[in-house]
Amino acid sequence: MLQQVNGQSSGSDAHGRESLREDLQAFLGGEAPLHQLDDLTKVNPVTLETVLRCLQARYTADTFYTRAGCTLVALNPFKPIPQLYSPEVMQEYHTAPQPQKLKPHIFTVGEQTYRNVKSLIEPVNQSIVVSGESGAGKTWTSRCLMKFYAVVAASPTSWESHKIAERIEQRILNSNPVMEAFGNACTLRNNNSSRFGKFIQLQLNRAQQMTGAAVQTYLLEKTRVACQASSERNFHIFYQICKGASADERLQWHLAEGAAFSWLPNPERTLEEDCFEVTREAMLHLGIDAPTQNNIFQALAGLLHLGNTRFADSGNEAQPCPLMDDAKCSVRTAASLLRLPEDPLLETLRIRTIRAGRRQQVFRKPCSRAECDTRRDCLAKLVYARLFDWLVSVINSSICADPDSWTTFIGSRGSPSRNPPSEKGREGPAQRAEPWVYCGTPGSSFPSSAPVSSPSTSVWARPAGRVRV
Ligand SMILES: Nc1ncnc2c1ncn2[C@@H]1O[C@H](COP(=O)(O)OP(=O)(O)OP(=O)(O)O)[C@@H](O)[C@H]1O
Repeated sequence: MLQQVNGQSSGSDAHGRESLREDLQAFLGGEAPLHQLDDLTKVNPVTLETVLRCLQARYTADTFYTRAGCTLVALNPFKPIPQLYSPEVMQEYHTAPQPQKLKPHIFTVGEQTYRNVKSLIEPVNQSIVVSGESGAGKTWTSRCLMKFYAVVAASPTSWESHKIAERIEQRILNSNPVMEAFGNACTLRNNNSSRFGKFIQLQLNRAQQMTGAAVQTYLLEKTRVACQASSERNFHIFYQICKGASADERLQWHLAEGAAFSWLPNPERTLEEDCFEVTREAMLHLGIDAPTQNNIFQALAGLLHLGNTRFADSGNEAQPCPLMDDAKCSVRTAASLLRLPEDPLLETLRIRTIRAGRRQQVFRKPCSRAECDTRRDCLAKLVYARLFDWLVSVINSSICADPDSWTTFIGSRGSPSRNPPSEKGREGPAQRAEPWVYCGTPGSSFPSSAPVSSPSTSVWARPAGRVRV
């Protein structure tokens, strides 16, 4: 037990530290090259320095996966490495008698999970948790897993089974541009940061072949619609409609070229994610036809105009807050684009209805200016969240299998990354409690207290209640 006496370390403390330092030097100066250590549980002594030095050595040697007991740690290489994910590598891990004896890889987790479903007499569902901070590579890792299962969870002899697995993979991949346009945004850490969590369920039949899939989303950062940190952006789709609309659509959606919207910060930045055509095309593939798309984009333009609605102080509690002069046109346009009557919309934003007493009498109380702003923001968040949920339901209707056709599933859960709350009104829940392993790419300096943040991803696979990999 370490003891601190009057600000001085006790003798046993000092001795402990000295011996730790010696162990540390012995380990770091040891004969075995650090990059060959493929399991962090073999690091001895386990300190932040030894773990990071080991990962750093592996990173320098272009080795991006490391085990940490039952968890796989994935470092983001920040460069394409196609040979690491080739069909040959997939086959190697799929056909290996003991994949855990091969080099650590995301396919080890994929294969072990798949074997867990197969090997049990009473099949047990498996889930893979992919966690890490923003930009660590969670989305990338989940995609790798999807591709892996599309290959291995299809019968090698049945052409039909192959086609089904391919079709599901294709549809999930097709849904990506839509999910990313509506659910991703440019943040300080990642130009294409997912601002929602996603659970993908791959549904398997008794022969462990993929028959369908389902997507569940959670924790969409809907506050971003109405409030963005400085130097960050709103969801991509808003920029896409403003930059990619045709002249006719601009007229119809009241999006004049160069128009300023307060919920559209940093529009001058052009990203490859701003491609409106790709989103439209992907929506068509999902069965969202052109008139429905038009309704969606019109509603989104309505939200942008709603964001320009500004209220002034009323000066009299009994009177609703007046609109600022330049906001009158905005609220009218917002109402028409959202297909809402203007007066009830204004009333909803400015007047609170309270029911009180035994007879549930109705009172109407004018809101303060701050309350009007909050109500406006809430309306926008609600509309956006409903739209997002609807898109997910459309995606599911095209990939879900008949409930009788599958018996088990492999789930992949990507935790949403959240920045700490930096501004008033911003949603900023920390990462949810997950099993974590933290590590970093070379050059990261970590705070001394856990959790340590770094561009790394950890992957857990677990069946019902037990860690398997
Ligand atoms: N294994 C990898 N190989 C090559 N590039 C990668 C790999 N993992 C991540 N990247 C790169 O890092 C970028 C960020 O990764 P990704 O979008 O998956 O992060 P994320 O953890 O999902 O971030 P967020 O939580 O912000 O959505 C990717 O666009 C890709 O360029």
